[in-house]
Amino acid sequence: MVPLTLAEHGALAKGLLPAAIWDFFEGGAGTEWTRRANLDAWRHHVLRPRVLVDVSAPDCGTELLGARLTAPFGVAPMAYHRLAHPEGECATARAASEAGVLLIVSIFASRTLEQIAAAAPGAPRWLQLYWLRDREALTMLARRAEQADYRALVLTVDAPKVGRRLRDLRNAFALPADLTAANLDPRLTSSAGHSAAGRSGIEEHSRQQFDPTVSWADLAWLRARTRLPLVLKGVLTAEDARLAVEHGVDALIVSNHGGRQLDGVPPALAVLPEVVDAVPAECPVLVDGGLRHGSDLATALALGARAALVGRPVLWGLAHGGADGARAVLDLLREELLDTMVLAGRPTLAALDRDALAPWPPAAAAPL
Ligand SMILES: Cc1cc2nc3c(=O)[nH]c(=O)nc-3n(C[C@H](O)[C@H](O)[C@H](O)COP(=O)(O)O)c2cc1C
Ligand SMILES: O=C(O)C(=O)c1ccccc1
Repeated sequence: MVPLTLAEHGALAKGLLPAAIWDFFEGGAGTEWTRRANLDAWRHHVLRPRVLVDVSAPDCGTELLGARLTAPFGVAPMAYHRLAHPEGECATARAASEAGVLLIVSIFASRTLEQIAAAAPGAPRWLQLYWLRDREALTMLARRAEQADYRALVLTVDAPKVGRRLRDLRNAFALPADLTAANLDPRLTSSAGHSAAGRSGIEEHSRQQFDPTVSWADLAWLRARTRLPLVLKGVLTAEDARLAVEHGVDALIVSNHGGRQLDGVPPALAVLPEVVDAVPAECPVLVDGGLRHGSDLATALALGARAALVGRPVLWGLAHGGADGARAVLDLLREELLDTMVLAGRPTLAALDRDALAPWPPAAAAPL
């Protein structure tokens, strides 16, 4: 079966992956209300198509922090791609490069920053960091990222600790013995191979490493150690968006971490407009969570996102088809976006503005 939708890529992956790995990829925190709300959020908007517009040459190419992209999206940072495929992040890097989209590499990547860079020379990629207790390790990662031609650092700020993911606790999820975080001291994550019943290896190894004391004042410390632009991931309020801009952050990612951190927060799409309105136009705002079709991407752009990120579907493609599978997922999203732009009579990104959307269901008419 050739998958025609992202959901079909998911079905292929589910049939192949061990259940505990599928659950680690798919799962959210707590009741998974937020994870489900992410998937549902897109259905609260409908497109307002325009007709009799020349749509013969739709164009979704864009530029983001100086990098040219064939479409306004990228791969969200996700830990341990080798859980999906032996080539891990190297395969994902090839896929993103061939598709012409951004790759954000997780600090918990299972291939080294240098291997990933060598797999796709010249392609746009950013490195995502968590604030580790070991600041020497953070400094080294920032330096290696610069040397290996990563173009920005993304600090994820919604994870002072890992959320309570019941699927992983029930499965006593642990990394396979041959898999560690390739860019950190291997002793830190190899202990994750021995999780006890009712505990999660991921939760345990990250609890030892994450520094929950980090606050706004610390951003200057990181800034002083790199010349790369700094992006914050995991902002969900206008207040924090304004603070980020005041602290010199170069871009924001509105995200609830795919529903994997605080259960009960709104889908990122629902708070995207308040964040966009809170920051100056020069500060790009990205969004992620539950994007499963090119028309979802159109919705995110119309609500003011400069680009969006896609997470789990890339792991689905990787799991069933390696680099080719991940590439198929990314190409499908771009094709669906272009299709949406053509059929909606909005063949440029500029035409995907707030007039392109209406709320659904429509606001009730005022009583007579
Ligand atoms: C398996 C998995 C691992 C993840 N690892 C990280 C990570 O290391 N760093 C991070 O900032 N976000 C991480 N995330 C969150 C993603 O970057 C992203 O916010 C989320 O998956 C987007 O939602 P989607 O999967 O519904 O597209 C992870 C998500 C998944 C599914
Ligand atoms: O960030 C995550 O969602 C995640 O799964 C993770 C993986 C490794 C360490 C910490 C968090």
